[in-house]
Amino acid sequence: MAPNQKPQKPQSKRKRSDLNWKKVDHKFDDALGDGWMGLEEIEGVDVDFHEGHSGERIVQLKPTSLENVVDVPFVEDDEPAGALENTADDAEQPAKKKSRKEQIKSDKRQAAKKKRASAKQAKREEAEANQDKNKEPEEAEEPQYNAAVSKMPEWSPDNLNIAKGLPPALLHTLHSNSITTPTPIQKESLKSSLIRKDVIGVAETGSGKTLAYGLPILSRILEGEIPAEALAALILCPTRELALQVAGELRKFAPQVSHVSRRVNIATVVGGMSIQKQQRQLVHANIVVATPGRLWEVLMDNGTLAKRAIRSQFLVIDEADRMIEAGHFEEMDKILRMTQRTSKSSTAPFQDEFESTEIGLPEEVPATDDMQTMVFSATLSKDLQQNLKRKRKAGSGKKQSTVKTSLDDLLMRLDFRDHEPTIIDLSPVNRVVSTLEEARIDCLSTDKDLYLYYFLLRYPGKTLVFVSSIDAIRRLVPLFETLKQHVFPLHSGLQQRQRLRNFDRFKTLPQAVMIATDVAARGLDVPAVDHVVHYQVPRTADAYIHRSGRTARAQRSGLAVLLVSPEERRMANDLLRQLNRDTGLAQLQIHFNILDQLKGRINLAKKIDETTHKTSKAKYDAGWEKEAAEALGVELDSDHEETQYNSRGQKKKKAAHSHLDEREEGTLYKQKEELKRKLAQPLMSRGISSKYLTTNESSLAHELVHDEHHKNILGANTNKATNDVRKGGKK
Ligand SMILES: Nc1ncnc2c1ncn2[C@@H]1O[C@H](COP(=O)(O)OP(=O)(O)OP(=O)(O)O)[C@@H](O)[C@H]1O
Repeated sequence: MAPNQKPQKPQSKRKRSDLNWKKVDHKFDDALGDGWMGLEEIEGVDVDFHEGHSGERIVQLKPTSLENVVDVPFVEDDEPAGALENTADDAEQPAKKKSRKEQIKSDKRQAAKKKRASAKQAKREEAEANQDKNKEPEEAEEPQYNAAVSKMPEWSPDNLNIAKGLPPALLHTLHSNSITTPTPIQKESLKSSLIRKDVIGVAETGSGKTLAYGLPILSRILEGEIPAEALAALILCPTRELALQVAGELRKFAPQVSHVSRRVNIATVVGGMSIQKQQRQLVHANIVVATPGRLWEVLMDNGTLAKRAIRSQFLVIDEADRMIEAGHFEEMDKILRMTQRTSKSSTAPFQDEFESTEIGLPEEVPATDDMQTMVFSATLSKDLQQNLKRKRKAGSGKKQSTVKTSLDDLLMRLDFRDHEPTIIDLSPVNRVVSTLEEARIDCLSTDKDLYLYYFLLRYPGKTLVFVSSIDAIRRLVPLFETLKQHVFPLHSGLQQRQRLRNFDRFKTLPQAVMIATDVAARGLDVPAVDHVVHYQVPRTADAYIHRSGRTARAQRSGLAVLLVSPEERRMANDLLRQLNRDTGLAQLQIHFNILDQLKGRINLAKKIDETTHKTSKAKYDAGWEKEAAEALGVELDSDHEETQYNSRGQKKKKAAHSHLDEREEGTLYKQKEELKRKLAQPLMSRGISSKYLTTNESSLAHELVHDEHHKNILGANTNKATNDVRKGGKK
């Protein structure tokens, strides 16, 4: 059949007769019933299968005794395959007679060959189709791309003061994500990183440091400059959430390109998630974003990755000061030693580690001279320049005895390939972003819950509350749940799945509260966080800066509130000194009459929580006793129930706990009903009357009609919290 010809219904009668069909007689003819016409066989014909233009299956019969080759469209169970049609095109077949066996073999070979060819063709077609879909902007969307670039002169090489700017495809994705102007840290660091210099960058929270180190990495991949045997980048982060976020941010900006060697494949390697899945992702990854613990575990198991990591073109340490906190990340140290060049120490520094494992990393894998190191944080010591100079003077062989600060320690452990890394310190004098408003609330430590509740009701929005222990979260979350707040915990004691779910829900809900430990203090980017509350005074200025930095990101406004109890005053003063706040922090205005109304609610909620805790503990203990008795095969008699021993062997009273449960449960029910009533009562701002709506100072009727009233407090204005910070500094 001619290539462009549509398959036609075979003219079976005419051609069929040209072949030497023979009737086959067999004993089953009668048994096969009325529909059965008979069976014929033919010899001297090669049978070949291939796919037609419209996907139909073609049976090609090549009579070895005839010069003609015939194509028969084959539609399964629809048309008979014995019909033949002459074609002129494929006529050249040697008229050699084959034995039956040879013929079957040859048929099979031919069929396999055709199958391979058609699979190849399908792949080619798919690749072509994909090429069209993912065409780089400069090929596929020339005008659109040019428009994007012309709208972003700030990203031009001239403006960045460099010879060659970012690849067009990358500019395109920046534009489509509305990143039209580089932030100061991006501008400064690109000048050096794009010409392959090492960079140490310090800039305020939320200033775009992720892209500051991400763009040169993406750029190098897109330019096709990454050797096949190397990773493009190894990025280390202190927390799992941050690693996942960084990977997400890079994916968002990674352009889709058709060149396989220029594609960006990012793998995250973090604890608490399936290691097998991460191993699979690593096969194709050219960027690995990881927390040190899990990464080290994976490296010990995956020699190929270890070799690629050693030759990584970029090593990035995000939140660097956190990563090197004393005893924080043992594995971090090992990973850093792995990426050091052997010349830095007499033997390959990581070799001992690998020898004890099965992967047997060959000694001849040297760390690359090309590795570019980038170190970023919002809080790196101001003595940075000095420390680096000291390090350079000390030379690479200098012992660690000269190490004085953790930063020195980091610099000693990092093997900067660049003799003079570029240091960019853009941290603001105040150490926090200018769009951040700060305030304090002085209160008794026993009243902190009350003030927090007041704050959450008075200023609805997205609030992140930092506490210094997991226990505090375990107490506060049920309390605020009882008070019907959308509250989510985040701490290292939670399962990773729960951590991610909570973080995600906090991110997506327009109004929510997250109560977290420092797990959430660094790097997490939730753009719409309105407030950060420091439930306790943070121990260090750095902790305060990072925690506060979860709000007021990317030029938005935000408020950080510090709750200070009398016992914490000295600590707070120290903190403010470190932060150069000579005038102290302004007080947040409190509407005390609302506070009074909240006292009843919070006291009741606390009672409910206590009772709930007691009853669930009693139930748990009862369950424990029953289980222990069952395990021992003994029955609990009434005497036994009078006095029991807990798992530590301490004697405890268990007299008639079932009666106690009933009593407690009754109390609990009553308390819950009462709280329900209290929560249903509206809160009133001072001087507000719910009976005479129009007589109030602020015309409550007007506010209600126009839907301008405060969501939780009648008669209160809807000011943002930042407007209620008493100006004038010191209280
Ligand atoms: N040039 C830019 N223009 C506008 N927005 C940007 C720009 N660069 C980054 N952003 C956005 O700013 C937000 C903060 O960025 P990022 O998380 O990188 O800050 P960061 O400096 O690393 O903060 P932290 O110190 O808290 O880790 C992100 O949502 C990011 O997408």
